Amino acid sequence: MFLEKYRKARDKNNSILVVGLDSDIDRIPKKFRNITEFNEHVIKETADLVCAYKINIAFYEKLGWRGYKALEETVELIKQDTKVPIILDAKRGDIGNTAKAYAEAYFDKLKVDSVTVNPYMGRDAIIPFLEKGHVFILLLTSNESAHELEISVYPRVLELSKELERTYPKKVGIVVGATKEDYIKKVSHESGTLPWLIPGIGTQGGNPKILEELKGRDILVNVSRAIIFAENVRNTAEEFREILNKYYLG
Ligand SMILES: O=c1ccn([C@@H]2O[C@H](COP(=O)(O)O)[C@@H](O)[C@H]2O)c(=O)[nH]1
Repeated sequence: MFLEKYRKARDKNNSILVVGLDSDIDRIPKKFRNITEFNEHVIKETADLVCAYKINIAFYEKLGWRGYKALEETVELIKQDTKVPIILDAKRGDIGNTAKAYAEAYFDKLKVDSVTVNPYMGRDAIIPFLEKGHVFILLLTSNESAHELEISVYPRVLELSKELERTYPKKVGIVVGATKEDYIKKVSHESGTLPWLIPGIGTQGGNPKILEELKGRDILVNVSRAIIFAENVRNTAEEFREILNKYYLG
């Protein structure tokens, strides 16, 4: 179960940090021959510093079958070497039978622990994932254009998320961007016990101070580029872990 795995890793590693394996081939240092080698290095350097890994599928799909091979190898490496859960950031959302095919691919074949889903098409685009595993539902994303649509529908998405959580206990979380500072307090009051996946700290400039509003919650804070492409991956991950803990626990 995703939630148990996350809590165990969080408590063992004293960390709410998620390292995002956005392993863009165009940015990987030349000394690594491929994505798998690069990820192996990042995982070795950070496995005792994180509560989860998040793999953004885009950076693998862009390489076709070679990318998919790297994705499978990366999941395998994390499972072999750590007990840390894996979130696949795929942001899927489609009609029921298609959603079921995605869920089979990610939970049955790839065997990740959680998948990000897009709620725009409603519950039948989400339920096939819940039948097999854990999801994080996009609520308020970190990008600038989030205000175009999400700002008006997010209260309804939050209601739907809580409703699904009642039917599928411990299987639902929400994605809230750290850049959405003005909404954190309000959403925190309204989101019950739903765990939060929080991207946007690091390269996107989100303020870790928001974590002061989230003490005691199950939260997972993702940092991708700022860690994996840093000169010293381990030191940088350690620094982020400490900064996040300062606000979340302090
Ligand atoms: O609202 C969202 C949802 C997902 N993401 C993803 O998180 C990482 C962020 O990467 P950084 O390098 O730390 O900026 C990336 O995979 C995004 O697709 C997000 O940023 N915002």
